[in-house]
Order: sequence, then structure tokens, then C-alpha cells
Amino acid sequence: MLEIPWPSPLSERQLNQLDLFRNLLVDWNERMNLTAITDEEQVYVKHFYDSLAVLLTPQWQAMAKKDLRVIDVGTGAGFPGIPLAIVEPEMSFVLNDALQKRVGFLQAVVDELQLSNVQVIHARSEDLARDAKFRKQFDVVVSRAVARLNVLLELMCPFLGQNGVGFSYKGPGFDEEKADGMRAAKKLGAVIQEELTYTLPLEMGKRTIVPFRQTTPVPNAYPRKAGVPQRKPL
Ligand SMILES: C[S@@+](CC[C@H](N)C(=O)[O-])C[C@H]1O[C@@H](n2cnc3c(N)ncnc32)[C@H](O)[C@@H]1O
Repeated sequence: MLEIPWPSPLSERQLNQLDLFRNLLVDWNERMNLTAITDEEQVYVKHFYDSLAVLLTPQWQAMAKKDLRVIDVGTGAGFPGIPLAIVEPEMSFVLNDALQKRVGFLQAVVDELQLSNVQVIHARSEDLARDAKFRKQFDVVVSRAVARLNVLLELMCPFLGQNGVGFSYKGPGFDEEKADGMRAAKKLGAVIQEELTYTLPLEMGKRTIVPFRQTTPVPNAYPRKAGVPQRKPL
């Protein structure tokens, strides 16, 4: 087990769950394309630590975690959703992805790790956000490496109830996306807050998390039909 300075202290059980998750990821990755990162140090830092970095933001720290609902849009192999569900067992998580094979892997992870606070859903997020069981039903929305911020906000905001909080995980190039993102946020009733830039342990680079708040309800027009947010960004 790799020793790294986690964003918050982890219990023995949580560390074991992360280790089991890594084993499953590497094992399934031989049969399907889940991640380019399989080296132990890199999985721990670039996937696990990075997923948990949201715990460093003042917005996450201020939340009363109990019973809050979180959705991870475009979770892929479970990032950031699975590490977050491991360390925040009082919150409930929906992990959403458009690719069926990734959803199959995630369901196996949820079963093996006995994560009773996770539901996995195969859908395009644009379609899921039109379903009354999901639209405006979440306190928190997270997403990592899915699209540029102006596209992503249209996929994320419709899941938030009023005053809900979003976190978009970005690489070092976020500055170029900022102005477009702010314009899109305005149309969607959201306000972008100050970003947090952090350095990954073991000198594995810098990353940014962009928090935003849903200050007024998202207009009914959003999200537009599946594929339109990407083709015609706000
Ligand atoms: C580059 S991967 C990132 C996965 C993961 N979030 C991570 O950080 O490792 C992007 C993922 O977003 C999913 N995705 C892209 N557009 C989506 C949409 N409109 N609805 C749901 N999932 C989507 C893809 O299927 C893919 O698994």
C-alpha cells in the first residue's frame, strides 16, 4: 500500500477499499480500455488523490455531508465518484456514464467493495437530466475530464437543485476555458467561484478544481438534445 499525504485522514477499511479498487481496475483493464494509467504510484496519485482533492475546497468542507445526493457525470472508470463514495459513506452517489462496458465494470466494483451508497446508471447525461427522478434532484454534481467548461456546465447544472454546488476537475490549461465557462454559467443560472489549484504528491503535476453554485433554477431549455451541447457550446 502506497503512503501518500491524503487530503483527509483515511481509515484502514477505506485504504483497503482503494487497494481493492486498484486491483480490479488493473485486472479489468487487460480486457477493456478503462485507463492508460496502471502503475501503482500513478493510480494512487493521478486517479485516487486527484479524485479526493475536492475535499480541500472550502465548499466541500462547509457541507453537512449526511444524506446529501451527489452525481458524477461521465464517471468513466469511476473517477472521481468511487474514491469519493469510499471516503464519504454518509453521502449517496449516482455514477453516470454513456458507455455500457464501463458501467459493467463499475457495477462489479460497487459489488466487490460493498458500496451501499452508490448507484450506477448507463445513460447520456443530457437524457438523464430530462428524467424527473434526476433533474434538479442533487445537492452536488462532480465531473472530471469530460468536456470544456462551457459544454460541461450544460451537462452538470440541470442536476442541481437551487443552491446546489458543482465541482469541475480540470488540468493545468483551465485559464483558456474560463471566459467561455462564465458566459455559459450565466445562461444556466450558475455562478463560477474561485478555483482551487493544487499540486499532486510525488511531483505529478498541477490540477485545478472549479467550483460553481446554482443560484437560480436552470432554464427548462437546458440541457439541449443529446450531442447539441458539444456541437454548439453555449
Ligand atoms: C475522458 S473520460 C473521463 C472519465 C473519468 N471522469 C476520469 O476522469 O477518468 C470521459 C467519460 O465521459 C463519458 N461521457 C462523455 N459524454 C457523456 C455524456 N454526455 N453523458 C454521459 N457520459 C459521457 C465518456 O463515456 C467517458 O467515459
